[in-house]
Amino acid sequence: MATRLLSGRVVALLDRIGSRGMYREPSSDPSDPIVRFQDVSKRFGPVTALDGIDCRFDRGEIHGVVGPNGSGKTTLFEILLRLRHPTAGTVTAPSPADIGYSFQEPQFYPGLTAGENLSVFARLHGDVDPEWRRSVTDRLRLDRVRHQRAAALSGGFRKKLDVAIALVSRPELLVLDEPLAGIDQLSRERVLELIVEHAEDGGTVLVSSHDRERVDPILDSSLALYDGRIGGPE
Ligand SMILES: Nc1ncnc2c1ncn2[C@@H]1O[C@H](COP(=O)(O)OP(=O)(O)OP(=O)(O)O)[C@@H](O)[C@H]1O
Repeated sequence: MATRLLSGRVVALLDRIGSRGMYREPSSDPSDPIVRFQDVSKRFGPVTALDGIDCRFDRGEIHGVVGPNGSGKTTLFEILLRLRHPTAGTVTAPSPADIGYSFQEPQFYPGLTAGENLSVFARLHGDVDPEWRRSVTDRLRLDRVRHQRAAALSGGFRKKLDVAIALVSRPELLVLDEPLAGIDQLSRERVLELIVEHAEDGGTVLVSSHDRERVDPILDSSLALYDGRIGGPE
């Protein structure tokens, strides 16, 4: 997390210049949404990545964010994590410290082993239930690579380690951008099981995936993006 989050912060700071977007913390009322976008837009120079997005994500549910390549899913997640600043609009979201995430770029420390990475991230978030940690590592079969440096892991194991890091601290909000990309069939089923269990335990999940067949059955709601707007092609 640290390196990516830090360089992300620098990008977000630069991004802020000339941006009118604002952030708010969610209220403590459990019936209020944990995340809300109100008329949020994001422009990268001439490119409009998000255009007047209005949406809410309720607590304890699994929300899909779907859409073709380039529709704005990653940008929406990056704004949520304050890695990018909205050009306009208001975003209600918990502090990044309370969000577990796995994006397309891994967050782990490449020089540490898989086991060390899990311990470091678990410690960063305070008390981690050892049963849950064991359950996550067993099901993703991370035990067999715990002594390997993260940088030397195969693509599939890197992805699984990154997802495990996001899940291990049971964050109130979990944001997973393509968590099934590049992992084998059994591991895909295991990741989906873990997502469902996290939501059953009261956590909120936002997930994007091109593997609609597998992910759609576990979703409570779905936000479809197309060309930076809500909805499908005209
Ligand atoms: N840093 C950036 N600079 C310029 N344009 C960007 C930047 N990041 C994203 N974009 C543009 O914003 C739009 C939305 O991109 P985004 O990565 O959010 O889409 P996505 O739905 O996550 O796509 P994919 O399914 O391919 O991951 C695209 O047109 C993309 O080229």
